[in-house]
Amino acid sequence: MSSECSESSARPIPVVVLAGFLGSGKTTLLNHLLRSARGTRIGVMVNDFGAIEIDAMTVAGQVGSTVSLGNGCLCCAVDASELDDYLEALTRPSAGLDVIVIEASGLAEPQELVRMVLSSDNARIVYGGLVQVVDAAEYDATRARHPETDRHLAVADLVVVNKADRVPAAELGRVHESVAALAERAAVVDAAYGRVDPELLFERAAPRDGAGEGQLSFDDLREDEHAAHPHAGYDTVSFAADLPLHPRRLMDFLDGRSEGLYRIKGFVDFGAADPANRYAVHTVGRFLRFYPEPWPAGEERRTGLVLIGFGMDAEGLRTALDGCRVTGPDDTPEEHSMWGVLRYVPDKGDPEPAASEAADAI
Ligand SMILES: Nc1nc2c(ncn2[C@@H]2O[C@H](COP(=O)(O)OP(=O)(O)OP(=O)(O)O)[C@@H](O)[C@H]2O)c(=O)[nH]1
Repeated sequence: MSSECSESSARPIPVVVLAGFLGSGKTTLLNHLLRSARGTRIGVMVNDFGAIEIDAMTVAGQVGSTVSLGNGCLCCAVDASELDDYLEALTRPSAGLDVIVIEASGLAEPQELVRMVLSSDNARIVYGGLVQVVDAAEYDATRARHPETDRHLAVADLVVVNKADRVPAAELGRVHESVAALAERAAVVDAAYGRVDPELLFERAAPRDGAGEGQLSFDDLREDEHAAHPHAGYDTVSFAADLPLHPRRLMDFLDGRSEGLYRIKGFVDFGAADPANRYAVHTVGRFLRFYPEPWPAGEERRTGLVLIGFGMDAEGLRTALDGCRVTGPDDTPEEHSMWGVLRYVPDKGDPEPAASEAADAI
């Protein structure tokens, strides 16, 4: 097994909650994710999986997994009270999943599901954000009939304004603006038939051993929807630094991260503040976690981050991150400077120490 593989299996599995009003296009989006997964193994939980294309799941390599659920398939019909049991089954190392998506039924309160994920005592998961799907054509009618829609949007991390094909451009723009105003810090992206870039929801898995050796997978042969809908409207900024980052200044940067900065992923070198470990960092919307892990033997000590967002000021972000670097011996982090970072490190026995805090914010 390559070090990449063993590393990724040790990393917590993001659990993404997918919500939206009845008929807004959640299942369509999920099918799109499954189809364009390209080797990323997605576990799915839905209340009713009748509408999921089992064919797409087979293509994505989901069916026939070693996880044994009642229905023999990773896609499971869940009752909220069973959530923990299913998470337990889906996160067994033998399942080899990279991400889990829970589709809330159209009537469910997404906050409830998010709370349940955050308060789960499953040490192998990390909350991966709340994605809310909106039907652009039914937006006004849905809000009028269901005032709670506004509340649901306010707690989302990513809002997909779906059915863009069903409304004129000007109308789509109006809905987008209205959603963006209600959705506070969420990233808002327009889509038709749920075709969003999967990278917005989760990181694609690194190729596994034995994968991609000569033979094209069924996935590869499918229409490349990813290429057909390139990165609609969002930007990616990469940042690398050979000098360690100052923990307090990085926390200031993260605390003040702008609304459009939707995801950050990568590794941080805190230098003398913790010479033994590198810190995997993971943000989605307002959610932030650090995962310290020993530096792999022989690996160069450096920071590498990828920032994904909408309407970001790339130069401004790079400058701000440059400013987080430790500049020399006179700039040694003070004794307690790691405390701010350690607040976001899950405990081994209690995977989400800040869960109640995060849930309160929802
Ligand atoms: N025109 C158009 N139709 C869409 C789009 N996305 C989904 N649909 C259709 O809208 C209907 C509802 O889509 P679903 O994906 O089942 O919606 P859902 O949110 O999962 O529905 P529930 O499970 O009932 O809450 C289906 O007939 C889809 O084919 C889109 O972007 N444009």
